[in-house]
Amino acid sequence: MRSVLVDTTIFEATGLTKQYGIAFALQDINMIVRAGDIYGFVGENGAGKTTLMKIIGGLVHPTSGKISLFGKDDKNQLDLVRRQIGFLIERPALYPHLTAEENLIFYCQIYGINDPNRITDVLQAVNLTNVGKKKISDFSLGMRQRLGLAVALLNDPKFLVLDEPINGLDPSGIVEVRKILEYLANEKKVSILISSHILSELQLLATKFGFIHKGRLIKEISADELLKSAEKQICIRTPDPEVTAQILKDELQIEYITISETEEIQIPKENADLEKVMSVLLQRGIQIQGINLSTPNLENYYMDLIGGSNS
Ligand SMILES: Nc1ncnc2c1ncn2[C@@H]1O[C@H](COP(=O)(O)OP(=O)(O)OP(=O)(O)O)[C@@H](O)[C@H]1O
Repeated sequence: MRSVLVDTTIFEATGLTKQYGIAFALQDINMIVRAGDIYGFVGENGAGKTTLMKIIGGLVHPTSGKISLFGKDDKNQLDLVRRQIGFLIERPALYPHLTAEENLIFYCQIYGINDPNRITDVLQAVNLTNVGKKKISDFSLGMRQRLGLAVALLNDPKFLVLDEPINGLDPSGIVEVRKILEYLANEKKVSILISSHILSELQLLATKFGFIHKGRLIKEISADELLKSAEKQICIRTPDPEVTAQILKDELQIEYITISETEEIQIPKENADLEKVMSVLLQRGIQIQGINLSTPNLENYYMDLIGGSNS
């Protein structure tokens, strides 16, 4: 269903640069978020994620380069199309002494939203219907974040820009937000740009990843490519990895076999065939405690990438 929209560009940055004095917060960023993308934005503290999101929101102006939103790049048009975007950047600004509904009424007034059903709809979308009349001071952090998301949804956005929306949430809060975002992406066809330091969670959600390091976008990769990139090692657990590794070396003439710190034998996939490895182990009567292809892991991918770019 989502592939129908795939060629539509929602957000594009071209040569986007932001300097504070002589320091570059962003340097020559070229990136595209297409319709249907859940774009996971990954980078260390201070990498430039928030700055880019603020430029999308018009809160920060680039030093050079440009952005387009929904194909518009002229300043006045950008201001207009920003009304189709929902933002949750840093902590949601909520009034603690007001109820959830009253906070939403306040934002409806600011945004000029008159539809009386909108508040009910967004509360439902973030599973806060039951607590609409509760004061924010009685809300948990997770509830506040979800209400922040509700505010971002008030204008029925086609594009959501979310800066660390799951930061500080407990595991059930994180799952709840993930389900909401999946619902919005799959059912409401909302495209999403989301940053998070919780890479295991981002991996579950995003369809594409962009890695930003010291203000530069150093890599983009689709979720499928991430999956393939990780299937690069055969991992074997046996009671005696040293002996097993030697047998595999001798019988299959495999040069590059390593034993990890967790005593796992690792063989680059291009150097050996899984079936042949299995067959040698069985023939030699070696007890196999586990054998598999390494699973994709965004965190490892990121660490390898950053390690490479730091060296
Ligand atoms: N108003 C400002 N004045 C000066 N420097 C700034 C300003 N805003 C951001 N920076 C600097 O720009 C760089 C990028 O910051 P940014 O907040 O975009 O990073 P981030 O990737 O969002 O980090 P985090 O994960 O910590 O939120 C940092 O070095 C930061 O100190």
